[in-house]
Amino acid sequence: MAILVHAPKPRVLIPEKVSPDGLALLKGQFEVDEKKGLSPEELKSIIGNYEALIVRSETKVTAELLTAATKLKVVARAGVGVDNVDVQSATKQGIIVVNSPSGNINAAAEHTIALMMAVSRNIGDADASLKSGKWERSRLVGVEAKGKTLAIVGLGKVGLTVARIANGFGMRLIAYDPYANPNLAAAASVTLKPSLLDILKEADFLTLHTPLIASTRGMIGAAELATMKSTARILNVARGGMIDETALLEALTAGTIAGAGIDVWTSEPPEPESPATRLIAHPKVVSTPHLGASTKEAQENVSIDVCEQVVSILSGELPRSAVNAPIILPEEYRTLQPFVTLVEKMGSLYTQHYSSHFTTSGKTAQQFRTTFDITYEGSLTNLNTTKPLFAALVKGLLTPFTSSDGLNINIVNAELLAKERGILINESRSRENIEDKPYSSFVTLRARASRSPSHQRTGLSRSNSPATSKSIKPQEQEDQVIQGFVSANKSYISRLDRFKGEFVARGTLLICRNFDSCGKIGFVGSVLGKAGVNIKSMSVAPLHEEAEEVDGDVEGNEALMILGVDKPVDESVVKRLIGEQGVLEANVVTL
Ligand SMILES: NC(=O)c1ccc[n+]([C@@H]2O[C@H](COP(=O)([O-])OP(=O)(O)OC[C@H]3O[C@@H](n4cnc5c(N)ncnc54)[C@H](O)[C@@H]3O)[C@@H](O)[C@H]2O)c1
Ligand SMILES: O=C(O)[C@H](O)COP(=O)(O)O
Repeated sequence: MAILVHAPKPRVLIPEKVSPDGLALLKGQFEVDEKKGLSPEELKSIIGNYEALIVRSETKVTAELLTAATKLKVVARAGVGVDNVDVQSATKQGIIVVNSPSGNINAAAEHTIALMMAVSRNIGDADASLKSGKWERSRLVGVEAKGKTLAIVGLGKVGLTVARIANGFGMRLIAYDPYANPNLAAAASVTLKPSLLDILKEADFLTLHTPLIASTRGMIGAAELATMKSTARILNVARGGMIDETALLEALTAGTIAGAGIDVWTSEPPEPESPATRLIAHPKVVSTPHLGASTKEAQENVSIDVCEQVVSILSGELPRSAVNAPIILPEEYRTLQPFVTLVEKMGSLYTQHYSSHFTTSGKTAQQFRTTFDITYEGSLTNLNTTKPLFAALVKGLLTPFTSSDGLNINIVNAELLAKERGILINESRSRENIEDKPYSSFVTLRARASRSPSHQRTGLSRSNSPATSKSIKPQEQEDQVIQGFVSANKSYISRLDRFKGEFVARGTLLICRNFDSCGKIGFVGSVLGKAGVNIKSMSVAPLHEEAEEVDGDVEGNEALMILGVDKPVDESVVKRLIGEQGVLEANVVTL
């Protein structure tokens, strides 16, 4: 009776309220646990069971939490700001951090406008007054937005959307953002100013729309507030921590600032008796509990956006908006994906094939070479980025060594890991015409040999082949070459070392180097058959033309035999092949 063992489904943890629209994409293919109200300790104690974590702004994804996240592949922020995620620690661990850069822009912008209108027309105060049975028309006279100056700090996605809406109110728009796109600013009728001070002194309304980063933390303090008009009103729908809450409280109380509309707080929820709590209680403040993104539409958008990315990452694909990995356009990603698979297999083949194999003189182990040249030819030369291919190569090279310690190698940490291990990878693109080739793009991986100056050879020589008894010192070894291509989404190897022939890079492969004469296949087949190993595919790779030219007849009698087998082949079986019937070398790789 056959027993089917299903691999456990990857697990996704959601410790905050995330819209079900995206979660529906996860359920079925993953085990989805929605666990709200976890303490940091409780979260740390269970995070090791999960491959994905989806958070909003409440969960603090700290370095300490990430050290316990041994299986985690992705932290998905269902929103924009990632200031609650230790992105640097995630990067070191190869954990991809994704967000939803545009899902809640409109919600945040509309909320800013709502606060601006509420502050300018005393909506909160008036509502409370009326609810308490009063009728205070003369105390609650407001100001209009029309004709006033709106000063925007941070003219990114939210800042620009606020500008466009405010333009419709007939406001004058100025902004400070050293990295703003001047064309977008001009198109939104915004005048960019060179410094923060320039906009502070002109502002009737000041609105903040930058991320919380070192340069924006505490950017509006007592000194900045002192430069503003006493009639100015301040809006913050970006992040707490950008405004000094104590300084704002003092300015409002002193009457040097007229009002504030605040959605975000230095500590959320604010600590009792803190400046934030006193701001909330202040009559000139309209406050909301971080509601900028809290619309049905925005929550649907961000949930779908990040859940789609979680699906991609857990399926081994690239996300579209990773915070700690290069952005790859979907159409570019489609071109890259099959080559990512190919290059990873080439790296893995390199490590498995060259690190050790059985020869007539026993098991030989070679030192891992650390300088690699990888060349992309054909349509791959048009790519904007080859980072995923670089990462795939590092993963392929290192995974056969490291899989046991669970090292997560990906586009996020590949460069760092390669550097740490002293692996140098030179990437190049060759625009040579490949019209004569049967495939549109291919990749060549060359592991560079260390050459002594006295041994500058131009061609290829045979390796330490027992067939010719030629003993070659390590510094005289030739480069090790693997070439591959993709056809119908399958990875093929077209050259391995001095041999040229096509085989599919998939499954367990027995690779034998042997004399190119009759009877080898029958012999190997019968040894494998006796060991209960079934041959599923077979390819033969004769010498590469250059190798033939260099070594002529001497090498003309060698070939590689690549057999796809249905199970791992025992060392004892591999040893039985060597030295018999002209089999010179053999090893087993799994791709
Ligand atoms: N309250 C909410 O619910 C809510 C919702 C959405 C976004 N946000 C916050 O709003 C922020 C902005 O969102 P976005 O989508 O517009 O981001 P964005 O990246 O599109 O824009 C941020 C802008 O800030 C500018 N900037 C960075 N440092 C600056 C500095 N020191 N001085 C001036 N400008 C600076 C950048 O150049 C950029 O143009 C987010 O980081 C997030 O923290 C809050
Ligand atoms: O950065 C964001 O996207 C907003 O601050 C929204 O945060 P939230 O998801 O906790 O509402």
